[in-house]
Amino acid sequence: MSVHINAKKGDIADTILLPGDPLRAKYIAETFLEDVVQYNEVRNMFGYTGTYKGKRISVQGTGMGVPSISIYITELMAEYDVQKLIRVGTCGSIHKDVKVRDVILAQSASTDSKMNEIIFNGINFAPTADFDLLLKAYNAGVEKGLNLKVGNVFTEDVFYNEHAEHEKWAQYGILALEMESSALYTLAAKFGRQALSILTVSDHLLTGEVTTSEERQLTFNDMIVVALDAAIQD
Ligand SMILES: O=P(O)(O)O[C@H]1O[C@H](CO)[C@@H](O)[C@H]1O
Ligand SMILES: O=c1cc[nH]c(=O)[nH]1
Repeated sequence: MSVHINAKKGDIADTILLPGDPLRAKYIAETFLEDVVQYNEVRNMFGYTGTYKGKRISVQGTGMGVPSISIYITELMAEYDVQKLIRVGTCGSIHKDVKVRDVILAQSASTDSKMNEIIFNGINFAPTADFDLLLKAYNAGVEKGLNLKVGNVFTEDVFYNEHAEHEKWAQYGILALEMESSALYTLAAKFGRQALSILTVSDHLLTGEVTTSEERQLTFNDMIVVALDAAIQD
């Protein structure tokens, strides 16, 4: 048992999917996994273990933002020896070439989070996805005929931020905004583990377009299947 996860050692698989929303964790477990056991309900941050195509996989809600995901993934890596971590999240596009419902593989994650300044004492660390996982996810998406976008995303600390410079960030190639990937990549690097963020564009900050709940459900399924198929490849 760790401080925020009420599971025994061995209850959690060495590969895990990480949605921000604990109800997305429940949906993934109930829809895509077999022989599911719920291992965590502390703070309603649900965690489940089951099998996908015969391989053991877990799925754990992380909450919103860098502090919350940092707590969960640190405990997952330090206390439960999790090796492969794949975030399955939503994001807002700031780029004209990235449309609502597109699926992004976050190759890297820029950030305004203070976390890396604290860890690296002012040095600009570059939080980066694991190439092997990125390639596996990319190939899984291509096999499904998906037009995946691959690039730099921005992990923001402030969801409602009227000071954000979206135009400049897009000019420098940032595709979309979300709130956890830089922490995932930094902490996975610290522990020597593999990590990748896969994100579905739920809204567009340039056009004001948003998705309906039904559309989000269908698009999430693309992202989830790409994540699961990448996760089970040796
Ligand atoms: O849908 P999730 O995975 O929570 O991801 C995005 O949604 C939340 C904001 O609404 C933030 O956590 C952001 O990163
Ligand atoms: O963090 C997020 C998630 C979705 N849309 C946004 O604009 N930001």
